[in-house]
Amino acid sequence: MTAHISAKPGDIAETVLLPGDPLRAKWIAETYLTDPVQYTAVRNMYGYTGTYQGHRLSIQGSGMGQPSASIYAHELLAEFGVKTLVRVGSAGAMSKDLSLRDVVAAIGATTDSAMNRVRFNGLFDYAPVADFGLLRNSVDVATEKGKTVHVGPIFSADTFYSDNAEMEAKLAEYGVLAVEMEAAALYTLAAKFKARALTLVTISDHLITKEVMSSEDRERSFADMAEIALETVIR
Ligand SMILES: O=P(O)(O)O[C@H]1O[C@H](CO)[C@@H](O)[C@H]1O
Ligand SMILES: O=c1cc[nH]c(=O)[nH]1
Repeated sequence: MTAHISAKPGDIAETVLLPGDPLRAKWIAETYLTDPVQYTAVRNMYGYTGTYQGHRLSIQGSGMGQPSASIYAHELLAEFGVKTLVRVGSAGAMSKDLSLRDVVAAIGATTDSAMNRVRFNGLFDYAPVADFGLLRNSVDVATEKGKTVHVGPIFSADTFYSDNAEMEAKLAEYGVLAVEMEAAALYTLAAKFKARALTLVTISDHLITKEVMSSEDRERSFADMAEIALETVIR
């Protein structure tokens, strides 16, 4: 039992998928897990454990933004013995080469968050990166399924409604594919706790074309990403 997760020791698997949206957690658990059991509903941030193809897995909502995601990642890693975290999020495309519903695997995450500046006393611009084995698995799984995963850097922003389109264009110029709000914190905490982490995101908005998906689609239509994530973690 922690401040934000009402589980007992052993209720949570060593491998956890982390969608920001707790209702996406519910959808993934009910769609893909055998015998899912809800172990927490604190703050309506649902968490479930079940099995996928015989492997014990948990799905835990993590909320929006790095402060929220860091609370869940920290408690999972520090208190529940979690070893592998795969974020399954939504993101806005910054590259013209991406379309709605494309899946991106984040090799690393640039951020405008001050969390790591505080963590490292302003001495370093720490480079939060994915676990290479998970990243490679995700590409292999997608290839075998005849699906595409775009691998590249993403931007973990503190602001959803940005006033700074110029800065986003500059990041895109430097190869950043998409914007979301949690990967940098997840990668940093996984490194701290000697665990593995990967962020997969599905493009739900397009910063260039201005296309947007409905909230219902963000909640329950990311089957490609969910299936790639599930197969990635059981390899
Ligand atoms: O769909 P999730 O996983 O929440 O991810 C994205 O969606 C939220 C913003 O709408 C932020 O959390 C962002 O990172
Ligand atoms: O953080 C996010 C998530 C989806 N779309 C965006 O533009 N930003």
